[in-house]
Amino acid sequence: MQLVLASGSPRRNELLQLLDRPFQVVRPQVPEQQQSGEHARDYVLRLAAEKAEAGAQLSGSDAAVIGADTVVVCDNEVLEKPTDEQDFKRMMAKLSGRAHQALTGVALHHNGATDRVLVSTTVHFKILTDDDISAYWQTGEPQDKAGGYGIQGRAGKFVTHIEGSYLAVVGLPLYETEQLIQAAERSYDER
Ligand SMILES: Cc1cn([C@H]2C[C@H](O)[C@@H](COP(=O)(O)OP(=O)(O)OP(=O)(O)O)O2)c(=O)[nH]c1=O
Repeated sequence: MQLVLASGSPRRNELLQLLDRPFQVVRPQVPEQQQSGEHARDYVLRLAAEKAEAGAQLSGSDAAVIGADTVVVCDNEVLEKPTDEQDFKRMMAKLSGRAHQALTGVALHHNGATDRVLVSTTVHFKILTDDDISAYWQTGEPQDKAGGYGIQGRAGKFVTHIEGSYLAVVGLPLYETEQLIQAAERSYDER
């Protein structure tokens, strides 16, 4: 079974390499816009599936195509990538000293269908000072990350503990991704 990663995320590329399966990469552009009344869980699963399906169109083969999406949710508000420093500071003020959820949806499009899995991880932040927040923006890490932080980078020192999957917070949970791939392999074998 040929495998394609539909993602421009360097984290997802590095993580998928750890499954030791060859894969190609395509970078579909899928608009990320939550619909009114759409639950955060439905939203990340929809985006993951849209990325996988757009990736399948780009790759033009009958390969199995992986798409994923990560958002941070706090007080029912979905936090995506910060649009600017002010937006980032608002996000950090919200996340400071409490818990939030990092949701990652993973989708695998194969044989004309799209399988999906959602992984929710609770992330606890220490109380952030104004200096923490200003210094973190200057590192350049927050700009391309959901919720404005990367647990794998300098925001690691903000995280007191997590409940769930560290790799899902970073962008691609490997256990669940491997399960999706193995199920797809079985369905190709049965054809
Ligand atoms: C919360 C968190 C997110 N992130 C990243 C993972 C994703 O790359 C990004 C969330 O944005 P996404 O829209 O999920 O992904 P992306 O635009 O980077 O890549 P693509 O859609 O092409 O697959 O935030 C971290 O790297 N560390 C973290 O701790």
